[in-house]
Amino acid sequence: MTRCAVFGTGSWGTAFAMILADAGCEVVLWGRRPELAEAIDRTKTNPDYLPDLRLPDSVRATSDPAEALAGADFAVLVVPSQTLRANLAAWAPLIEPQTVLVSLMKGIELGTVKRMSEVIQEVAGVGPERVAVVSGPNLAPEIANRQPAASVVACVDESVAQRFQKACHTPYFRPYTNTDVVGCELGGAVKNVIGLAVGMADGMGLGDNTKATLITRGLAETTRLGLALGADPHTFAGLAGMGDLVATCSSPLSRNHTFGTNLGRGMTLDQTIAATKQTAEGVKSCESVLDLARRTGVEMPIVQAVVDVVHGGRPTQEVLAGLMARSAKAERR
Ligand SMILES: NC(=O)c1ccc[n+]([C@@H]2O[C@H](COP(=O)([O-])OP(=O)(O)OC[C@H]3O[C@@H](n4cnc5c(N)ncnc54)[C@H](O)[C@@H]3O)[C@@H](O)[C@H]2O)c1
Ligand SMILES: O=P(O)(O)OC[C@H](O)CO
Repeated sequence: MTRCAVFGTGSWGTAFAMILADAGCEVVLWGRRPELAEAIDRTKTNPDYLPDLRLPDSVRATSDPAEALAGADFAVLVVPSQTLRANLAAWAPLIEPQTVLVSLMKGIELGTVKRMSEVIQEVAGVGPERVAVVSGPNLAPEIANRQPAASVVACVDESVAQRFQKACHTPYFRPYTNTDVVGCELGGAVKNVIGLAVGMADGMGLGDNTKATLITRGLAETTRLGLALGADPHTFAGLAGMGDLVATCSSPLSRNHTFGTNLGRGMTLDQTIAATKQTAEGVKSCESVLDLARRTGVEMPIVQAVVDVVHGGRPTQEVLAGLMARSAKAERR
């Protein structure tokens, strides 16, 4: 039987543990708080993140990383992106040679501007053929209800992606494989930033033309960055690109979208942070994505606008007016 360790008992880690168990895997969830891990192990529910979900009996939970990793075919990493490096440094010595590391995270590391798969390779000392990523339109509360959804499993070694595809394929969760790790990770990280921008437009009371414009031009920015970094442009028309962008930018379940909506309604940054109980990756990754774009020589005006609001304290109205005042240009340049 395929054995999976899932590191992170937040909403996506918990929902993904359910997927893996439904697909027939033996699953051990690792949580950093012993009392929560013990409660999940005993009650098969996660009261803090998805209280209505009853996990399959085959899901166990522990706060001991060695116990989670023993004999694991896959170690699924799903902690907030900016905490990955420090967490993985502690787990790395416990990872066995057969274990493939799978990132479910959608962020870019601040300072290094590395994608999560790059951080994993560096910290765990493994090659790219032992690292896969999963990215797509996967809002955890919908998945926890076993609503149909699809996603992408990407690895430079397609046979590894196929092995994990099989490990997480269920009647309600349909994973596709891809070898474009760069494109899939950029799609996931940048859509959070565009989700913030669309949320702001929603909060300002703006309509569908404005939101469609932000989504489409947001995808154009993402594709531009991806091309400069060696991604396949087709990836951005797929589930990890447009698919995830549409889900995030249209759903009130998206934490990034909701964060933007609160700012657009006029809440201050501090009020918005206080109202946000879960991880809205775009709040930090907007800065690292902009940093990556600058280092790559790529223009990302919507990402810049989000940084100006979230970290520069500029009013949303003023920043939107600035975007509209940019000089006229051809659509495809
Ligand atoms: N929730 C979703 O719908 C969803 C879907 C796809 C991808 N993701 C991605 O998955 C990643 C995790 O998101 P989530 O939704 O599970 O977040 P969450 O906010 O629901 O949970 C975060 C988890 O990380 C833990 N955590 C916080 N700080 C930590 C630290 N310093 N060290 C270790 N653990 C820490 C929390 O206790 C919690 O268990 C993000 O990159 C997110 O973009 C989320
Ligand atoms: O809630 P968000 O904004 O982190 O989005 C969750 C998923 O990434 C949607 O695919």
